[in-house]
Amino acid sequence: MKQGGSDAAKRAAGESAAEAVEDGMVVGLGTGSTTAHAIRAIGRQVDAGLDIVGVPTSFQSRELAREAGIPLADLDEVSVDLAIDGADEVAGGDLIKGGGAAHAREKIVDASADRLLVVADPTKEAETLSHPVPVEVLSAARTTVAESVRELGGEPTLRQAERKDGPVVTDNGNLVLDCAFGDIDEPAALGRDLASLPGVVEHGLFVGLADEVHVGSEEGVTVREL
Ligand SMILES: O=C(CO)[C@H](O)[C@H](O)COP(=O)(O)O
Repeated sequence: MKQGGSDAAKRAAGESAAEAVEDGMVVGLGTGSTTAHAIRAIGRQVDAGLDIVGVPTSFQSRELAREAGIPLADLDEVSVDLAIDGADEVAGGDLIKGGGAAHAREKIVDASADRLLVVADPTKEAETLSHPVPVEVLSAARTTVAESVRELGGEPTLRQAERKDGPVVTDNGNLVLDCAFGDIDEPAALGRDLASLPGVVEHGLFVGLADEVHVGSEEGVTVREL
């Protein structure tokens, strides 16, 4: 399901966003292979004396941040100055996230941040959002939500685990429906419709949250301010 840009491109984007981290900041740490480069770069800055606190968005980002030596806090203890996060698709400033099934906690942290920097490689850029939208659901709601998604014009697929029999189970103990809608012309309206369904924990449409997009390539980084 994940699209793959080169690791060099992801690294360029992640390291570019990490340069925005300043002494004293509380930094939201997103999830995924591109953000992992930002977390490692922030870890190197911490080694060199930078005084920051990280707020992880998943089991994966917590483990990576620990390995990188970044002091951590929970969101109920701090307020986030800057968040750095990846995306599965970026159109203008709107995103589809959740390829790593971490979008519920990512959205809480990213939405609370004063600034959200998105890190991506060129394969993630699109004119119009059309990637399947990950929808985290309570297990008991998976068939009713799937039916409602069909009524909204989408085609839901229960995400299957790769090295476990059965479905992906999120860090929150829930399931994920990947919902294909084709071109999404009105992401805010679709997001509201999905959020209103009983049993939906969170969907992967991040509309109007990003402040900057750092797109890495093997030649360098383009930073787009929104
Ligand atoms: O939303 C996410 C996890 O839920 C990730 O940020 C998104 O899937 C991008 O990951 P990667 O940088 O590995 O392509």
